[in-house]
Amino acid sequence: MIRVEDLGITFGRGTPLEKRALDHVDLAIADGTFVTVIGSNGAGKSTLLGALAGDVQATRGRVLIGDTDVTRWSTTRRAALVARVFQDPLAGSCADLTIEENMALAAGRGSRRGLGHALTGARHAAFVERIASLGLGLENRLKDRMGLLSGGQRQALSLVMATLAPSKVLLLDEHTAALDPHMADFVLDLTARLVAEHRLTTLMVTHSMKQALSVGQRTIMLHEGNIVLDVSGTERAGLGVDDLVAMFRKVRGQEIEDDALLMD
Ligand SMILES: Nc1ncnc2c1ncn2[C@@H]1O[C@H](COP(=O)(O)OP(=O)(O)OP(=O)(O)O)[C@@H](O)[C@H]1O
Repeated sequence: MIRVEDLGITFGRGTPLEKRALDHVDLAIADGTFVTVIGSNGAGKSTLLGALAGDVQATRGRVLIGDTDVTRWSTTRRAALVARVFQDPLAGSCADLTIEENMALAAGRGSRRGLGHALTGARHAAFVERIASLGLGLENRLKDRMGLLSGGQRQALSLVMATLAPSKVLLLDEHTAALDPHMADFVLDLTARLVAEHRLTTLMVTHSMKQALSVGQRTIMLHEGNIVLDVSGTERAGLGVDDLVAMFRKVRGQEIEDDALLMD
C-alpha cells in the first residue's frame, strides 16, 4: 500500500518564484494496483512521483510505503522500495557499462553489495533468461555496452532492470514518450506484463489518454496540484478516450491545443 496524506509541496518558498506544485493531496493505492496519472503541463504529476521517490521533499503531509513512513527518507534510502523509469532512455542506465553490468547494478539496487558479487553464477543465467523473454535478441549481447542500444531497447531493458531488485513500487514518468509508436506499444505491453508478474504498485504518468485507459486499473487526473479525477472499476471501464478528453477540457476550462497527442 502507498499512502499519501495531506501532501503539500511548494518550491521556492518565500521567494517571488514560490510555486505550490501539490496542494493537500490524499491518495491511497492498494498493493499491486497499476495507476495511470494524467494532467496538463505543470499539473504536478512529476512532483508527485518525485515525492514518492524521495527527490522532492514534502512541505507538509506524509508519504507511506507499506506501514513505513518514508517522508524524510532520502532517494538512496528509498531505492530498496522504489524503482523508476524516466522519459529519457539514457537516464535509467549507464552507457559506458555493459548490459550485464547494468543489470548487476540494478539487481543490487538498495543493497550494499558490490558489482562483483552481483555478477556471479546463477545471476548470469537469470539475466539471460529475463532478457530472452523480451524477444529482442539482446540475450546474445550481454557484453555489449549499453550505449550501443537503441532508445527503445534501452527503455525495455530499463523496465526489466527496474524489476530485478525486490521493489514494492514502480514509478514511470512518460517512459514511452520518446519512443516511436511501435516501440512505445511494445514497452507499454511489457510494462503491463511486468507489473502484473511482480505485483508492483505502479504509477505511470502519461500524456496519452489512450494509454491512460488501456493499462492499469485506476486513473487519476491532476490539475494545479490537486487530484480532480479518480476513476477505477466499472466507471473507468465505461470511459472512452473521448470522455477523458472531455473531462480534461472541463477541468482546464479551455481548449486543448494538441488533441491529437492526447488521443494517441
Ligand atoms: N524544482 C522545481 N523548482 C521550482 N518549480 C518547480 C520545480 N519542479 C517543478 N516545479 C513547478 O511545479 C509545477 C509542477 O511541475 P511538475 O513537473 O510536477 O508538472 P507535470 O504535471 O509533471 O508537468 P509536465 O507534464 O509538463 O511534465 C510546475 O509549475 C513546475 O514549473
